[in-house]
Amino acid sequence: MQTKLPADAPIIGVPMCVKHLDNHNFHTVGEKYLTALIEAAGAYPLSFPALGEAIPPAALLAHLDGVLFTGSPSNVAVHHYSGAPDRLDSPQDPGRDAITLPLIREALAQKVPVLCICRGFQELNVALGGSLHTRIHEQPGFNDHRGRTDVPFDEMYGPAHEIVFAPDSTFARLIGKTSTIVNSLHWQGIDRVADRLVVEGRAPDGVVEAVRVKDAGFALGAQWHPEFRATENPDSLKLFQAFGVAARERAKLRRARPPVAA
Ligand SMILES: N[C@@H](CCC(=O)NCCCC(=O)O)C(=O)O
Repeated sequence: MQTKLPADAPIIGVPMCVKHLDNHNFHTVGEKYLTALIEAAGAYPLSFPALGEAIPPAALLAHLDGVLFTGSPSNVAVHHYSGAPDRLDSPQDPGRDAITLPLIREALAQKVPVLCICRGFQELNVALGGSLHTRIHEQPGFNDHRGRTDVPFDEMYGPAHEIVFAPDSTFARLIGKTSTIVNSLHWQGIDRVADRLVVEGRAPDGVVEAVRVKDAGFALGAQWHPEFRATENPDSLKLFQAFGVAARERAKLRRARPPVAA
């Protein structure tokens, strides 16, 4: 990777996920999120472990200029919202749920810039009181939005369907058009939209794909994966560049006001 950021580039937090390997818990994060922040947003990623309540949101946010809530194969536990039971083999990550859901609420309260992708998009809706479909492809009228596992990685994250954005949406303003073609790798999706969310884009079958948080500064959610080769996709690049601009603004304010010891 060639990008060399200035020392005062903003710092964007990235939650990790728990993987169980050889009887140990490992905390991991997908590399494409990290490289998208550096190369497209012009920010340093700072990953933090999925250790739930052990890391209070306010303590974490005192050191961050934004948070990127990433995708993950695991699902938000249904007990966090009133929804139909999830499939028995649904991958779960309670440590991630325990840190991201309150962190989203605190970040929005402090107007810390957030970009929420795939699982992060679903966490945003649940954190604000919405609910999820656990298996979209089994819902009448919805297409299958799951990623294919029998194709090469680049094809897995390749173009899957169109999204149409509302003409007055933030997404349309940022990318300069009202539609784009995106990838799709999700079983789950928004059912009841949280009151604080504005639906800004939908897939052709009506699945909610893009949301904005009302009155919250830069606070966007994408059900697709703009981090995948972000610098090679003009629409993804514009989204991450806007995220970086918002984080730089916060960095100026944060550095002018060092955190007060609790
Ligand atoms: N588990 C949820 C969210 C799916 C998701 O985030 N997929 C991407 C996982 C790998 C990556 O980070 O690219 C669902 O199935 O809806």
